[in-house]
Formats: sequence, C-alpha cells, structure tokens
Amino acid sequence: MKTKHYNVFVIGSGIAGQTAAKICAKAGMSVAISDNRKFGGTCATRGCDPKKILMQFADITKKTHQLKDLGFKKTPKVKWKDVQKFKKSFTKPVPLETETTLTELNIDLYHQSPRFSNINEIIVEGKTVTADKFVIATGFVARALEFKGADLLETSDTILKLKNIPKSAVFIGSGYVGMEFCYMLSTMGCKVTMIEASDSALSPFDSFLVEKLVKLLENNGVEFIFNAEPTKLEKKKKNNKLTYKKGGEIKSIKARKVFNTAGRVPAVGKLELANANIKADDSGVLVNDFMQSVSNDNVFACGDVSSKSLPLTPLSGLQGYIAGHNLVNGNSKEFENPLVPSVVFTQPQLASVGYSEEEAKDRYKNVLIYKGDALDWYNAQKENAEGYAYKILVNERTKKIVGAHLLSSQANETINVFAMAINNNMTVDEFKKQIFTYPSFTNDLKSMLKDPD
Ligand SMILES: Cc1cc2nc3c(=O)[nH]c(=O)nc-3n(C[C@H](O)[C@H](O)[C@H](O)COP(=O)(O)OP(=O)(O)OC[C@H]3O[C@@H](n4cnc5c(N)ncnc54)[C@H](O)[C@@H]3O)c2cc1C
Ligand SMILES: NC(=O)c1ccc[n+]([C@@H]2O[C@H](COP(=O)([O-])OP(=O)(O)OC[C@H]3O[C@@H](n4cnc5c(N)ncnc54)[C@H](O)[C@@H]3O)[C@@H](O)[C@H]2O)c1
Repeated sequence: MKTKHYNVFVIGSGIAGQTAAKICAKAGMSVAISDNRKFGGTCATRGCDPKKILMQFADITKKTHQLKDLGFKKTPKVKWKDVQKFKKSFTKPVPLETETTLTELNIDLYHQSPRFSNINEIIVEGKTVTADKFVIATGFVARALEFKGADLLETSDTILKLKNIPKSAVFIGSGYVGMEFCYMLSTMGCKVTMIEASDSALSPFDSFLVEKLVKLLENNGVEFIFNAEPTKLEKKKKNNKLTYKKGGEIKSIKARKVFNTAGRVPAVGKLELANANIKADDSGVLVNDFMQSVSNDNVFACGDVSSKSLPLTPLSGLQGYIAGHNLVNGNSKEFENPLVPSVVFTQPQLASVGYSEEEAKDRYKNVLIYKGDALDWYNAQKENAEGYAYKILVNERTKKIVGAHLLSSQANETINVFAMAINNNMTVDEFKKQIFTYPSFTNDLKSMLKDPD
C-alpha cells in the first residue's frame, strides 16, 4: 500500500490546530489535518460560543427577576426550542465553513483519529501516513468517572443541546463548567444540586468572592453538597438516582438529569503516543517553550492538550500560532506565559487576573489588600443587584497592582481593564488618574482602590 507523506500532519481542528495548520499551509508546506468529530473544535461548536448564546437568556431572565415590581410586571417567558434554534444557527455552519476554509488552503482533511505507529508515522482511516512534523492539538475531554453507573452521566455537550429545561438536575463538580450551567439552569427554573468532592466551589478563584457567589446561588434555590463522593448512578423510570458518600454516611438524591462536570483531561487516549516516544502526563503532552515535545523533536503540541498554562480559548489560539510559526521558521518564538484574565459566566460574573492573595503574599514582602462589598454603590443599586464585591492586590513597596478579583454583573469586561493595568505595571495612583466613562462599572474600579484593609 502506498504511503502518503506530508510536511505537517495536524491532529485536532480546534482553534489551536487550525491556527497552526493555516500558518504552515500559507507558507507553502503540504499539510493535512484530522478530527474524529465534526470539524471546528470545542469553543465554536460545544463550548464558549454556544454557551454564551444560551446563557444570555438566563441573564435577561435574571435581570427581570431583579427588577420585578420595580417596573417589570413579570419575567418574559422563554421558548427554549427557539433559543436552541438560534444557537444552532451559529453552531451548525461551523464544520462545513471550517472544512471549506482549510480545503481552500489545499489542506487535506481526515475524519478519524490517527494513532502513532512509529516515530514519524501514523495510521488514519486505514492508511499509513508519514510526516516530517506532527502537531497534536486534540484539546480536552470530560474526565471519565469510575463509579457504578457512571456511563449514564451526561456532559456539557448534552447540556448545550437540552430540548427543554429539566425539572431537576445534579452536577458532579462545581468548577467552571458546573457553576456556569448550574447558574443557567437554576435561573431558568430547574432545581439544581451541586455535588462537589472538595470543600468549596471554583477552587482556583478568590474564596472571599466564591463564598458570596455560592450564597447567592443558594438563595436562588441551588443546594451545594461539599466534601461528597458519588458512588452509584441508577436510571429509574423518570428520574436518575445518584448515591453519594458524605462524612461517612451514604445518601442519595433523585434528579431528571445528572451531569459530569468533574473536570476535563487531555484527549490523548487514542493516539498511542508511546509508539512515537511522545511523553505526556496529567497536564498533557509535555512541551518546551517552543511548544515542541520534550521527547520527540518532530512533534509539537498546542492548545488545551499541551502541558503549558490554562485551558482557555485565547491561550490555545496563541499556542497554535507559536507552534505554526516555529514549524515554518524554526524555533524562534517562545510561549512566555502571558497574563491571562478569566471569567466564570454566572450572574454576577466572577473574574480574576494576576496573583491571588496567597500568591501575592508569597511573592512580595507586604501586600496591600483593597477588599470590599460594593452592593450599596450606585451601579449595584440601580440594577437591584444581588452581589457586587472585589479584592485588589497591590505590592506595598512599588504600589503596583498585581492581582484583581471581581464579582459583578460586568466583571467579564472590567477585568480586562485590570489586565491592561497589570501588564503595563501601573501603580494605584496612575490607575486612579485615568478618566473613565460615567456612570460605568469601569469607573467604579477607581473607587475600589480607596482604602486598603
Ligand atoms: C462547556 C465549555 C465552555 C467553555 N467556555 C469557555 C469560555 O467561556 N472561555 C474560554 O476561554 N474557554 C472556554 N472553554 C474552553 C475552550 O473551549 C478551550 O480552551 C478551547 O476550545 C481549546 O482549544 P483547542 O484547539 O486546544 O482544543 P479543542 O477546541 O477542544 O479542539 C480539539 C479538537 O481535536 C479533536 N480531537 C480530539 N481527540 C482527537 C483524536 N484522537 N483524533 C482527532 N481529533 C481529535 C476534537 O474533536 C476537537 O475538535 C470552554 C470549554 C467547555 C467544554
Ligand atoms: N468561562 C470559561 O473560561 C470556561 C468555562 C468552562 C470551561 N473552561 C475551561 O475548561 C476547564 C475545565 O472546566 P471544568 O469545570 O470541567 O473543570 P474544573 O477543574 O474547573 O472543575 C472540576 C470540579 O469538579 C470537582 N470534582 C472532581 N472530581 C470529582 C468527583 N469525583 N466528585 C465530585 N466533584 C469532583 C473538582 O473538585 C472541581 O471543583 C477549565 O479549567 C477552564 O479552563 C473555561
């Protein structure tokens, strides 16, 4: 059988893989790309983008709850079927559009998972394919849980496709995915229970703000069960029954839907990496700052599946760009761990950039902490907000802002202002000199820097 050969073979057609493949093809290299699902990757088809389309209906519902009897007589009724149709108008065209763009660049497409058979050889669609270089950009998949009946669990893929809002739901895991969908479903009238293995939700975020967010969700009917370990899932006639262990006791809960939101892991299971001497661990394919495998020079990895940094879309795109650049030009661009703002799209939103309080205290001799509740400020009052709070960290010696943590209805936007300030080494005084629009949540950021604790 004839062996096909390419300069570059890319595995995974998300933002990371696509970016690398396009750079190589535009530079005149022969390129192929494979995906074992529809082309386009997680963010555009089953992640960030469709999530935000659905979520805006929860956000408006939430807002009308807050302003009920202050002008709104009742909450508008949401036709979930139409919401899904609207979402589909974004997601459905993605695979064909992605394939068309790639094909127009003369990139060959494969629609199955390859497996490495040798140091520079894969088997895909029953064919043997060799390449000078490989790019692994396969992203993350939901972590498989191992208790009895865990195969009945549904993931974020199904949440995004729900035909209607279920009466009740249990989420196993209260990280980004669990908390965002907990907020969305509970706001739309679903009775939600969160089963969490650790003693808090959203552990990477600031605990002062997380506690407030959890309380708000509880006030809205969500039940959080911390330090709990699921042990069995059974399908009953209408409901599912989840058994879990807490404090030595065995308990159970029934719900229409039970979702696995217990984390996501690098998607490398099908690739048989060992055959090509590609080292990987729980963090993903081990790469150096050039996004090149530490154990096989001919392999690059980028995006969520690489061992570098946070699994977020902007970073995956950046890593795809660096891998592509280095494949074309030789190793000349490094991944320098940029400052990354991130946000949990609940309402209020929880956003963070720079050092946490613990990290700042480890790094600097003295840290000024500007922390408070802003619920009685005009911006919160005018929308009858349930939560508005902040914690800003400043190196006392230099007066430079080194971390910012916000809980607010606009935190997804305002956190970017702090990202710019930190990136530009701004001091508190320099920040406060800025003139921002009024009234705006950005303008409030200056008031947050009034009195340290
Ligand atoms: C529900 C959800 C919401 C999210 N929301 C946000 C958000 O709001 N903001 C944000 O920044 N990030 C968000 N993320 C994370 C974001 O989606 C990822 O960081 C981003 O998509 C990673 O891009 P990537 O190219 O590395 O991987 P992916 O986009 O996951 O692409 C990997 C591709 O590889 C394919 N693949 C996997 N295994 C194989 C194989 N063996 N063979 C061939 N192909 C394979 C997959 O099918 C996929 O198409 C969210 C994720 C989820 C799940
Ligand atoms: N808004 C965003 O930017 C956004 C949204 C969604 C996802 N993401 C990305 O996707 C990644 C994955 O998110 P995620 O929410 O799937 O994972 P996560 O790691 O953020 O949260 C998983 C949670 O599940 C808990 N858990 C683990 N095993 C458990 C068990 N057996 N029983 C009960 N609880 C258990 C963990 O303690 C943790 O709290 C994130 O790190 C993020 O980078 C980003």
